[in-house]
Amino acid sequence: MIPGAEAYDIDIGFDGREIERALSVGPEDVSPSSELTFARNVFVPLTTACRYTCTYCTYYDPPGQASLLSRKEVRKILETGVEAGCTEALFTFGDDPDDRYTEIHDQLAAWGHDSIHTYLRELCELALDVGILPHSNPGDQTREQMRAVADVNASMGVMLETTADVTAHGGPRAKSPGQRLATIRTAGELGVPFTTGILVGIGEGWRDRAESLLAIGELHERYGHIQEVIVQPVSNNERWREGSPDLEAMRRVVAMARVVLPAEVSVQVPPNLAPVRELLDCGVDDLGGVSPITDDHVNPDYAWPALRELEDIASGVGVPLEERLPVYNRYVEEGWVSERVRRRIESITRSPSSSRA
Ligand SMILES: O=c1nc2n(C[C@H](O)[C@H](O)[C@H](O)CO)c3cc(O)ccc3cc-2c(=O)[nH]1
Ligand SMILES: C[C@H]1O[C@@H](n2cnc3c(N)ncnc32)[C@H](O)[C@@H]1O
Ligand code: MET
Ligand code: SF4
Repeated sequence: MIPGAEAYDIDIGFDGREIERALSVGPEDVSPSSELTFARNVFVPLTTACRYTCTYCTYYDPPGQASLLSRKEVRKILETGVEAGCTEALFTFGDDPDDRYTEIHDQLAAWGHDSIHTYLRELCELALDVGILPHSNPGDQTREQMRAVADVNASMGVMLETTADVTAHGGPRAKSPGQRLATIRTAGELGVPFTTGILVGIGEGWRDRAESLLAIGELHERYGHIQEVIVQPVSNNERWREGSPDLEAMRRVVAMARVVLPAEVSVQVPPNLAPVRELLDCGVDDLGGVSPITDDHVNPDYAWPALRELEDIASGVGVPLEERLPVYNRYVEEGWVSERVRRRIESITRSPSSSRA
């Protein structure tokens, strides 16, 4: 049973054969992808406050020390992004930050907001006005919270991390796999094109990896909303010293993702954290959001490769490197995005990236 599944009414289970099949997959069982995509983004680290305390995470600040970006600061990041030809504003920040941080609560109140979600909505609208598409990853969300921002996002996301009960998520404020799955399910119910993924090397075993990927596949089967699954190796920082999965493990888990997930779901590996060149033959077809101007604020010690390097990686295996938007085309074509997001997508795709750069 997946921890927290009952509390969140998650009815996902697998028979032993599905798990065994996933466990038997190796790199030799997949063929390399014939394309490689990425999105040009700016990272907007809205707040460092977070209700959880994942032991691998260097991002959050404790109560009393957290910060919140002002509208003016966010506008500057967004405008710099548009000038650099970016199409995605990645709003990624602590989980439910207005929960127990009085400084965040008070600041939001002073700006006329009673929750991070109404503030996020205002900033997503600002992004659309400035000319860039929001992709928000605010962590776990209730249906009401997600509904408050869904129509102003091109797509949204939350990492499942793992279905296992790992000590990295321990303590009184722990991520619950059941709650993560419920967030992913809510996105499906609301028709939000969605990004999720697994964090590899946080204490989970091979069976847990198989189960996590199967759970994501199962939710996609029900709702069709998963555009991509990130296979992210945990990386060292000042809070996490336990290292990252080795190359062999990454090759096997990427291949497992490719076999377990349906072909229309992309398998993404972040090029600043993983040895992408050594993973391309295992089924990677996307490099995620890469920024020409901002840091990866979740993993600030790991710089983004330059666009030229991505091109070099792609040409090394003879596949074209293609820039994509934060929402995959099929969702735009099938009418998943709101009218205002669609209008912005049209204006972005009309102006060639050379004139946006
Ligand atoms: O720069 C990063 N981008 C992250 N992204 C961004 C992602 O690469 C792109 O935003 C998507 O591919 C959409 O284009 C995430 C997006 C999600 O929805 C969920 C988790 C992540 C995690 C990261 C991350 O750790 N670092
Ligand atoms: C936004 C996402 O960043 C990931 N994340 C958090 N800390 C780390 C780390 N040390 N290494 C790699 N990924 C990390 C989590 O999977 C989270 O969901
Ligand atoms: C630095 S993690 C950012 C997103 C959110 N806090 C989560 O873990 O899902
Ligand atoms: S990974 Fe996300 S949820 Fe976990 S402590 Fe960091 S910011 Fe919070």
